[in-house]
Amino acid sequence: WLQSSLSVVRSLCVRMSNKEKSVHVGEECFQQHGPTLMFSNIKYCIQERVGLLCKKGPEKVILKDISGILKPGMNAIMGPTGSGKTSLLDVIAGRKDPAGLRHGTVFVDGRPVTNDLRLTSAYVVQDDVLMGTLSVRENLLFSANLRLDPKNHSSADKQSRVENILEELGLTECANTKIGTDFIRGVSGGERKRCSIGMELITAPSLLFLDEPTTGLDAYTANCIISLLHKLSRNGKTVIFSIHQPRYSIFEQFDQLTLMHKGDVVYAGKADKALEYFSLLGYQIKAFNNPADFFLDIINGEAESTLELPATGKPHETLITIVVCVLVLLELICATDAYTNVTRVPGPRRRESEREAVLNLLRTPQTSYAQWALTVFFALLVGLIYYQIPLTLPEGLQNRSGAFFFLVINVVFSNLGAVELFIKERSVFIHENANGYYRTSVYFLSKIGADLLPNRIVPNIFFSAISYYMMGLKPAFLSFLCFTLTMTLTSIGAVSVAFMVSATVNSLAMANLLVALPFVIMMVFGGFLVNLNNMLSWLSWLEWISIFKYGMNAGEYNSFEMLFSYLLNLYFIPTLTQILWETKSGEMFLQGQGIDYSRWGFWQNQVALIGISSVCLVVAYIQLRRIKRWK
Ligand SMILES: Nc1ncnc2c1ncn2[C@@H]1O[C@H](COP(=O)(O)OP(=O)(O)OP(=O)(O)O)[C@@H](O)[C@H]1O
Repeated sequence: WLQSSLSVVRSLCVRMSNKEKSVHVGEECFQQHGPTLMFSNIKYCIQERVGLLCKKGPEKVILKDISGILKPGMNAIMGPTGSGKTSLLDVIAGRKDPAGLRHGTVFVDGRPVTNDLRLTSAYVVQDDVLMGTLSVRENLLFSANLRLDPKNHSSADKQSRVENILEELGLTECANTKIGTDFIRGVSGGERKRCSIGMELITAPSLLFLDEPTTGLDAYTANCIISLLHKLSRNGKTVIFSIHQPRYSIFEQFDQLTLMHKGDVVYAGKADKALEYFSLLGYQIKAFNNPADFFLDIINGEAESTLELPATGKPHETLITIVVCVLVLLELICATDAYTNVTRVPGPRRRESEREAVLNLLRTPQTSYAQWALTVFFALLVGLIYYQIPLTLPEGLQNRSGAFFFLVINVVFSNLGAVELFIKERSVFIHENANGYYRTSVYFLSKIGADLLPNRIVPNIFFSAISYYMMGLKPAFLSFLCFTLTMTLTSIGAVSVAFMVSATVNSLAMANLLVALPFVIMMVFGGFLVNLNNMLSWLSWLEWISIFKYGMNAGEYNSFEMLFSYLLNLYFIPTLTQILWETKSGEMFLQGQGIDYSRWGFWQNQVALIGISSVCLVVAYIQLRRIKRWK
């Protein structure tokens, strides 16, 4: 223990004596200094859940009282998988749920940070969250429009910022190329990552956090990204990132290195001194070995020390803590007031950003083509099956009620795809909402608006027009309008149920299951498959929440009732037989079904459909608000 302690103290002395020299060497290449970030005694715990009922289990400590300094330049947090790199990054960047933080403080240039570090710093997540249908330039403009205050930044200013970032990140050539989606081939992985970084640089932050920026990139592209970060770090940005196993050309660009193992800091200091430090502890690197691999071998216990280390490792840990504390103290003493230089992003401009968010989100095309094709196909199918329904009994009545059941099934089940809406873009929403791009209400309304009009309302008008006139229902235009309204409200009711499920769960498989179940129950209690008058009383309440019931009742009422027959006479002069048939037989049929035979009997169904839709949409909004922004 004494030997290893002496080695560490010696290493500290070497580092301290080199400090002056390295600062000067460093200063030569730094054109501007970023802020210094310190974290002290961070302890972070996760409440584990056990069993099917997710009962509270034991608390798991994932960061164990750790401290360190992250200086202007390139700060790498390295360690094997599960060592706590991302957790540390998230805690110091203010992205991790504060409920798990037992104690510890983060300082930026000597001042304890508050919650608004999230708005003053930039955080690039591991999985790029970009809008695939927009080009690189449009994505950057999107970020600029939402995050820069129009009082201080004119459109020309925003445009010039975007152009500067494109230039700085080497994205000029692909500026007009779309990012790409599952269906569109877009920019390369490296360009994507650079665009993600650019989105965050728009506010000119001086603290830049990145979660594993090289993951998923080939060696050359990874090197380019790190070189880019290195360049940024020389221009007044403190770059802090987690990284898994960098190759040597990447490792040599690090200024500071924090090595982690099982939630503990094993080494925190200059990257180029780490080898020296471990050699003092008896670990010798083999020729041609990559230092980054060597450090991971040490952490994983695959490298052997020539010195006998304490079995528990505790004295060593204590010493490391003392060393880190001394460094923290020294830094605190030397800390400049540079934090005032941290660019504070103005709070997101509510009204402006809302307008921009709506506009930009509306520009994201939905997968409407399939919806439209499906709508026309089913309209033609219904039209052909029930082509010109006769007025003779009993087929006239049977076909009409069968047709409405089939119509409502089509309208309801064609909305199953809507469960994707809030699941597919959940990570984008969490990232943008946490970074203050827009409020939840803005996101919700723009997504709903962008979906309802092109995917539900307009296709339903076509669906109604094709099927209605092919089936040969009442030719009165007002009757057709009532039919279209019924089908549209039925569709909105069904899609609202899908939105509610979509905002509640985060797995598509689960969502499909949860949305199909209520639809099937609603179908059974719709009144076509079972006569609702003879139903078990304790089950019969389910009919009141059945979209099928309201859709079919309103449709049948509209088809059989003579409410508009005077208009029918007025405009279309139908045959007397038709009027008589539709009023007499229809009346009897409606009575048999227990459908209210009054004017309110028609409108109460529309009110009920609006009610169901409103409740589901409100619940969907509440569920969206409840989504955890924290990691
Ligand atoms: N929200 C959470 N819920 C449960 N466990 C968590 C949570 N966050 C972190 N952990 C656990 O904490 C430990 C550290 O996780 P973390 O993601 O920080 O590791 P990492 O070093 O970044 O790993 P990787 O390189 O695989 O991303 C892991 O064991 C992980 O399972």
